[in-house]
Amino acid sequence: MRGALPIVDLSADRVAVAAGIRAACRDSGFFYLAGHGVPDELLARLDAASREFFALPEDEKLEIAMVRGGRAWRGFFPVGGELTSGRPDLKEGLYFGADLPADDPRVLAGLPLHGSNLYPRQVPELAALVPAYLAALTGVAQEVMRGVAVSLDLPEDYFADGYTADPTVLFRIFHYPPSPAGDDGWGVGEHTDYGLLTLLAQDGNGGLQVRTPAGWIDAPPVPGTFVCNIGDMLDRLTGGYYRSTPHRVRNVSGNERLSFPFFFDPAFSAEVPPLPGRAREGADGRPRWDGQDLRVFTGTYGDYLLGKVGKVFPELRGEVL
Ligand SMILES: O=C(O)CCC(=O)C(=O)O
Ligand SMILES: [Fe+2]
Repeated sequence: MRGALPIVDLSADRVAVAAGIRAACRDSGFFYLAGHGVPDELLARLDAASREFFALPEDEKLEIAMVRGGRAWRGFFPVGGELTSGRPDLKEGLYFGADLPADDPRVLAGLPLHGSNLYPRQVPELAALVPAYLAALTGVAQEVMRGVAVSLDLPEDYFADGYTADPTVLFRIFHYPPSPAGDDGWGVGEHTDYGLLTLLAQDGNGGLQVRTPAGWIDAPPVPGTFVCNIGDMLDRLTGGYYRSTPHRVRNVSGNERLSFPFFFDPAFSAEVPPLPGRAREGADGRPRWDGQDLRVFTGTYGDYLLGKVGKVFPELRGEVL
């Protein structure tokens, strides 16, 4: 398997960016994003602090276990604690999101997935680096969504003025231990992402695989870029014209792999019906990888997300649902 995803340079002119996004989203739904302006140094510091955290003894990491985050769904989960498509993943991780104070009306109302982040006392830098990274990536994601809007012949601020005026932002830091030789398990099993857009930073170890129309290919790290892919909500908005594409991870590098997926999604309370004029555009009759028909779903993005969360963290279902 050879890496073959296209590169979109976000610093190019808007028309070129939109054309690159359109071509990539009509093909595999994945591309590398260059010219994004996020300093290497911020990522290097985040990587170093994250490695320091994951190297701690398990009982110290469990001081901020996700069960302590309750309905906010934040904190640490251990290896095997998350399921993808029903199977435990060979990874551990940290979950973060928009940091809301206890007196925020959404927190007071007990809205699931809303609340404050849990940071480890042992690595205090994370409490500064994570918010800085979320702010930087939110700006990048809004810019990519401008390109997506233009690529769909919409006004460039179509998303920024609507679905992503108050986006749902989730951020994870994953640590994948090396896969034991001959092991056929996955670091993350085959899945699509739930929302609009994912921006993934990965370290130098590789391991991400993408299911393109021509079969599975590797998406190896390309220095200075993020891997960008679209999620189920953009698939649904475009009636399948842009497809959210299955991907998975197996860390066969023999090293400790870190990745940093940032999810940029519609407002929690937004309903996400097909865009005008695009309801049937992509209806090419090809069944989706998991047999689900995204157009059938009714409800808000929050409802969709909570349905997914209940499946990946069954032991938290009582907390968040
Ligand atoms: O770790 C990776 O490279 C990908 C993670 C991923 O696909 C996800 O969190 O949705
Ligand atoms: Fe993913």
